[in-house]
Amino acid sequence: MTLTNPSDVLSALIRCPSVTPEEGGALETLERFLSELGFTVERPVFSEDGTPDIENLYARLGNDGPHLMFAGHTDVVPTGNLEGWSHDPFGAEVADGMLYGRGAVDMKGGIACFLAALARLTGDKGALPGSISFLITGDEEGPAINGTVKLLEHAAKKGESWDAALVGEPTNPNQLGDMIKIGRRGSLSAKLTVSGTQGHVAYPHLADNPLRVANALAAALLDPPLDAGNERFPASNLELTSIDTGNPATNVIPGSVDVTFNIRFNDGWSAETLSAEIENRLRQAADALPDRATRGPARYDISFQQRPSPSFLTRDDALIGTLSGAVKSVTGRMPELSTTGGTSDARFIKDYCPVVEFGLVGKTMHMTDECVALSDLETLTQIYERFIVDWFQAQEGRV
Ligand SMILES: N[C@@H](CCC[C@H](NC(=O)CCC(=O)O)C(=O)O)C(=O)O
Ligand SMILES: [Zn+2]
Ligand SMILES: [Zn+2]
Repeated sequence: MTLTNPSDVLSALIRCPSVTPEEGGALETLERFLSELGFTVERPVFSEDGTPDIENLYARLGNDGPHLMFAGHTDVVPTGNLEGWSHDPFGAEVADGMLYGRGAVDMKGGIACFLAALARLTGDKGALPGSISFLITGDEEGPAINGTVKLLEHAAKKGESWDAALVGEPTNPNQLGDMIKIGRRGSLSAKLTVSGTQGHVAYPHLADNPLRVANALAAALLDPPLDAGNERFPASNLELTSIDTGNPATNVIPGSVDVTFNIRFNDGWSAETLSAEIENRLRQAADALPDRATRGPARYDISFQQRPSPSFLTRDDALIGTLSGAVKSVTGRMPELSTTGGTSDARFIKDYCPVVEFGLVGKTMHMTDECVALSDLETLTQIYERFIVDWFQAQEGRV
C-alpha cells in the first residue's frame, strides 16, 4: 500500500469497525500513517459523566505559521440492516469502480484524500511553508461531547492556534464540485409533555385526553413557518420527531403524551429567541383551546436541549475563494456556496478560526451500501492538493 493512493488509505480505515463510540483501530491506523509522514501525533481521551470515553487524535507537521487545520471524524454510524448491504460494511470491497464500506464518504474518505494529498506534496516538494494539523475525533456521530469541542480546547491550552480550517465532511449532493459549505444552521431539540387524565375510551367525558391538547399545540408549533430564510441561509424548519404516549391499549385514553421535535434555525434566531417563540406559541395555543371550561387550563411542560448548536457563517472571502478556486481548477465547476443540510463540528471550530467544508459526494452517507467512486477519491485528492498549495501561497501574499 502507498500513502499517496487515497483508496489504499481509505481501505485500511474502512477495515477498522469504528462505530461510535468504538475507536475500532481507526485512529491507531491514522496515527501510523501520519507518523510515517513526519507528523507529531497525540491521542487524548476525553470523558464526562454519563457519556462513553472517547479517543481523539491531534497531529501536527511543521512548527511555524501559517497553520492550516484539517478536521473530521473517524467514527461511523452503525451499519443498520446487514441484509441491505451487498458488500461487507467493513470489508472495503471494490466493485465496478466503487469502493464500499461504512465511512466511505462520511468521512473516512475525506481523511484518506487529505492524507494522500499531503503524502504527494511532502514527497514531491519536501517541507511545507508552514504547518498542517489533523484534528480528528471519534465522537462526531454520537453526542459530540467528548470530541472536537474538547480537542480544540485541549490543543489551544497547549498553545496551538490556527489560521484556517477545512472540514472534510461530504458536502457534494450529486457530483464533486457541486457545493462548499460556508456555514451551518443551528439545531435545537425539545420535548413537550402534555398531561391529561387517563380513562376509558368509551367514557371520554370522565377523562381528559392529552392527545387532543397535544394536537393543537403541535399544530401551533408547525404553523406559521418560523421564517422564509434569507440570502445567507435557508428557512428555519421545525420537524416533529416523535409523539409518544407509551399506551399499548386501544381502549384506554392515555394519561400523558410526549411530543419531541427538532428545529434547524438560521441566523435570524438564537437558541434563546427561538425558545421564547416556542413558549409563546404554546401559551397562545393553550389559551385558545375550546371546551376547557370543565377540565381547567391545559397542563403542559416544555424542556429544551441543554447544548443547542448555534448557527454560523464563515465570512472569510479569501479562504472561500481559495477553496472554490481549487475545486474549479480541478473539476472545471464553480461550487455553490451553501449553508444547507445538517450541522457539523465546524460549529465548534468557528470559535478558533475561519472554517470551510468540502468533501466527497454525500448521497450514500448513513445508508446501507455506503460507497465512493474510486475516481472521486483521486479527484478529491487533487482538489485538496491544489487547495493546500494555493492556501499557503495566499498566506505569503497576506504578509
Ligand atoms: N450527533 C451530533 C451531531 C449531529 C450532526 C448531524 N450532522 C449531519 O448529519 C451532517 C449532514 C450534513 O452534512 O448535512 C446533524 O445535523 O444532526 C450532535 O447532536 O451533537
Ligand atoms: Zn460526518
Ligand atoms: Zn454522518
